Amino acid sequence: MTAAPQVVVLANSELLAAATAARLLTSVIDAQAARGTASVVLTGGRTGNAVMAQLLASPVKDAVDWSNVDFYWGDERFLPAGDPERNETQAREALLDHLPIDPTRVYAMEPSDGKFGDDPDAAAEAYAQLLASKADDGQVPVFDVCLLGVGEEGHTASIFPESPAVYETSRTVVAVRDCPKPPPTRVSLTLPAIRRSTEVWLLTGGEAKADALAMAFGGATEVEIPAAGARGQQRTLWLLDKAAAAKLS
Ligand SMILES: O=C(O)[C@H](O)[C@@H](O)[C@H](O)[C@H](O)COP(=O)(O)O
Repeated sequence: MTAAPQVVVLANSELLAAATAARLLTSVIDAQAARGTASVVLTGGRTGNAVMAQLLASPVKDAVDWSNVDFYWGDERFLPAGDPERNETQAREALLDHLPIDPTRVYAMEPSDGKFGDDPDAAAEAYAQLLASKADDGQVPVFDVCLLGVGEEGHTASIFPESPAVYETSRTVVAVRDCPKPPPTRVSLTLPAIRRSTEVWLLTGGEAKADALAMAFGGATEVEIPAAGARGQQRTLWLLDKAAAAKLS
């Protein structure tokens, strides 16, 4: 059973990023207090990057044992290693390179010039196998917090409306081609994988997202608005700014 969505609206995008960073720090601290470790799924996009920048700027970050955090990605742009457009590159620059993390616990999706070359299907299968190797159920780890951005047409991770990925019910990671949002080729968790998370947080700011949010909260299916299908086992939290929430009743 996944949790019904909760909504928190912040005054502006800066406050959205800062409040999300503060919430994430507390969640990681709580997870480590309870289990000695924590696992976080990072997201690409401007909002996700802003959260990472705010987290790095927070003095509370020093309350986290960063060597005891597992970092995953919800999706990746299938580009060469180090490409500035890769979510991994941006996360390392914004946050990971500046924290005392355990580099063996940062699980990036393969680049297009990696061990599988320009084969996104092989990269997706490899990530699925990695997740399975870390999972109690042999499928997907129970992520403490899965951070997700939301696109203007309702995509999340690299799961786009009416795309093959949104219909996926068994695989945990898939290659995605011909994405409307460049670059066209990506690797993405699927909704079943995302729904293994304890908590799913959807970070959504800006008026351009208002229509997608109105549809998500107006009964749209996950095929129409994939973000509407991203739910956590215990909590689904939409973290919005006022502009994105403008069309919610
Ligand atoms: O690789 C990506 O681009 C992200 O994973 C994608 O899902 C992003 O989070 C949304 O498109 C929102 O992006 P913004 O926060 O920049 O609007």
